[in-house]
Amino acid sequence: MSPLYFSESYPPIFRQPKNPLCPEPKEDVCNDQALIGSDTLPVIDFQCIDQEQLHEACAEWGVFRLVNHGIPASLLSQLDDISKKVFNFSFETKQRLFSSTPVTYFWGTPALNSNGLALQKPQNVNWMEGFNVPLSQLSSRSHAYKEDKDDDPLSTSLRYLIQEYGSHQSRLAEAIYKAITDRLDQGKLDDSRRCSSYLSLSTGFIRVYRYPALVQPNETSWGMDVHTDSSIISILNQDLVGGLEFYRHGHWHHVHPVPNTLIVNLGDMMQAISDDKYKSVKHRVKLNRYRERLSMGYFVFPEDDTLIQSPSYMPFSYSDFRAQVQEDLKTVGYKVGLQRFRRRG
Ligand SMILES: O=C(O)CCC(=O)C(=O)O
Ligand SMILES: [Fe+2]
Repeated sequence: MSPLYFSESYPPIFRQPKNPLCPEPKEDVCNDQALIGSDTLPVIDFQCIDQEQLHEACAEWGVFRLVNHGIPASLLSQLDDISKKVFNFSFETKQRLFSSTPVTYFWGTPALNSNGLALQKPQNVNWMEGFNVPLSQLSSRSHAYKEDKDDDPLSTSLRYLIQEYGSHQSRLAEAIYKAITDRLDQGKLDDSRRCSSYLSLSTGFIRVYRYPALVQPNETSWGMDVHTDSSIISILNQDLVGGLEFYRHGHWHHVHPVPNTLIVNLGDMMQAISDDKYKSVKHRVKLNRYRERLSMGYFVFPEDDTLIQSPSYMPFSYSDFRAQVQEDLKTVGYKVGLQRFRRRG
């Protein structure tokens, strides 16, 4: 019997026949109250950030929902539309689509090297593909990027939309980071350890992801396996399919898709900068049986060579951290993370 479903747009190992015994539900996911109802995540209003509420969200959860972020709904829906179209290009087309730009295409693992290329594939392939967009290299003034007149119009639109989206993300990250660190720095006399100086907007990058539907789910197949982000902060924008989960107090919490809201989570660098007051939160992405999922993440870091000085950690820079993660992925097979830099005793 020939497969009912076979998308050449996916990397070959993600292509599956549709299970005829398992028809797609008629209900649109976005109308499913079980999925879009409110969840227990703390909510922060970007237009009037309450520092105490923000502190509690960072200390207790390491993740919160951001409302009133000011990104135009029209930009978000155009991004959604164009990303879908670009992901629907054939796998082979996507592999060469952005070759004259700093944008890279990857799949199977979110672990990329500093050129945006996938590190060796993990034993368990993550069921996702994505584009990695280093924002500071996108501007036309950058030497790393020159306009290619043969560029595909859709991929060019996607790049421009991401550039605009990226400037909103920088605006949000800067304000959120300032609100977080103003409180952390209150009363600190030691200027060498002022938290507010660590964020470097020029390190920001965007990832656009597509997670295929998994017709026959099993316990080892994840859209993205459990991990913490290496960033200072990450800002996620998910569509209405759902699947993102955060770990807190021994339980996994599903993050309900709520239109026009963003999810902000703290990464490893924030944990180190705050000297463990705030935790880099574990999270993962589950696959949906019926629908593919799109999401977009923004990640921002300290400058590569800036030394992070925190009492619980040996002084280290983000480039030390990144090199250690890459080494551990090669030798141990997983990211050990901050433990590598913690002072003993
Ligand atoms: O797709 C998502 O919702 C999460 C992505 C993520 O956790 C990551 O890129 O680190
Ligand atoms: Fe993540």
